[in-house]
Amino acid sequence: MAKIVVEKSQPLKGTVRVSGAKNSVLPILAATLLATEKCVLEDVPPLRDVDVICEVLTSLGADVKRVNREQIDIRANAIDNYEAPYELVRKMRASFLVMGPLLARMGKARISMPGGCAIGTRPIDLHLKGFKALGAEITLGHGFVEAKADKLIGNKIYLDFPSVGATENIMMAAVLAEGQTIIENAAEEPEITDLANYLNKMGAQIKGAGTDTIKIMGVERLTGTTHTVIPDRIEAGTYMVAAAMTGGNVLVDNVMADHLKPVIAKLREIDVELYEEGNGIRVIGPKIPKAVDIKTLPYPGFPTDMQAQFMALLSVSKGTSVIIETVFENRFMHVSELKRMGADIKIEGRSAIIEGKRELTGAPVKATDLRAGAALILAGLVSDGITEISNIEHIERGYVDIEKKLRGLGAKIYRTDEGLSVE
Ligand SMILES: CC(=O)N[C@H]1[C@@H](OP(=O)(O)OP(=O)(O)OC[C@H]2O[C@@H](n3ccc(=O)[nH]c3=O)[C@H](O)[C@@H]2O)O[C@H](CO)[C@@H](O)[C@@H]1O
Ligand SMILES: C=C(OP(=O)(O)O)C(=O)O
Repeated sequence: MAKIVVEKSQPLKGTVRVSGAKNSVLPILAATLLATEKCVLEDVPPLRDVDVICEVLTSLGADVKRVNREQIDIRANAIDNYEAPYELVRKMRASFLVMGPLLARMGKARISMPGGCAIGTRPIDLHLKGFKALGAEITLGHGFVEAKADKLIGNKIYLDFPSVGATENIMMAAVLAEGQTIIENAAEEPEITDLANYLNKMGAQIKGAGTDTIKIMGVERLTGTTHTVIPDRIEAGTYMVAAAMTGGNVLVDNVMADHLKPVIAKLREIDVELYEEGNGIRVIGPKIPKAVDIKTLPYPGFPTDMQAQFMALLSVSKGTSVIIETVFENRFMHVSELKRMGADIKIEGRSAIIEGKRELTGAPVKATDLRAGAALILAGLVSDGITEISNIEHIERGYVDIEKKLRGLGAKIYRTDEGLSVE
């Protein structure tokens, strides 16, 4: 398996374009199962996770056509299967998002139960609670979840935690239910709003997406539509941190600044200069970044998906920082890898205490999950010597051409299967 090799780099300079959001396109691709006509999706990031959800759609009987690198056309008129097998769900938990649309469209769904992963146990109880409230009968057994309903009927659903996936899955089940569904304590992430906008273009009647109360009035049927996926705020945030850490001057282009408020606020506290410029944000890194404290929270709080990248940044900032992870119970796997690079980090329960250092040292390390992998690349950019990252399949799940995009900014980075070297 290929590795990513990073060498200490000069301050990054230039422009990097952010791709469409992974966490938007996955539920939106699942939602195409709700229409019988052609759906056209644009600015689809060419990622491993997108390939997996497309495989799931194909296995259900949908016709999935990659028109070009960033456009996919889907026709789900002939879906004839309601089962998502273990081989696909284990590759990507988000495959479970086809349960809501299948239940709405076919009245049944049988999906392999997604397991936990490197960041936590990640139960699906809230998804199931929502489906039950809409009248589905749920059976668990042999590693599968089966849901059946002759008819889904709208209801009021309070989520104990504003789960992104549960909000999306329930919203997709409710669009074709009879009457009104109200989701309370709903997740407010921009990807929820993007999904709701897409569903509304298909003819759904959803109000309140982006707030903690979403109201869905069921409709008879949905039609095909064309949609451009929103830019990936986490990919954008990752390049912003790269610019900040290297003391660079980078225009991160194709960004919705509103979606990045907590990230921008923290970067400013760290002494990073940020200016909106056209559709992008210019990021100018400080000589020496400052320590800050961070607590991850559901949107609009600081995103857990940026926690590892900020940990890399704070490892080379002046002073002591504390990061509290409240969203996932086990999202500190990158700590031991960063420590192998010389970072001074202690974990106490859900907190990590980081004593900033002037420099880290390159080392062979492994990506334990997607954002952990991104954090190691960032650390490699400011580490003395060479950092060799293995298990990069995690990074490929969520970053389009990360080595090429960083190289475009002057970073010394390559993949071992590219036939390149850092010089
Ligand atoms: C594909 C996708 O969009 N992934 C994102 C989505 O994941 P995902 O949708 O899986 O995350 P959730 O918001 O559902 O999970 C947040 C917390 O709620 C818990 N929980 C969730 C569902 C449930 O039924 N029961 C339960 O207890 C989880 O274990 C976790 O501790 O939101 C996360 C939180 O912003 C992000 O880190 C992921 O990048
Ligand atoms: C945790 C993430 O994704 P997923 O929910 O797909 O595992 C992520 O994007 O950082």
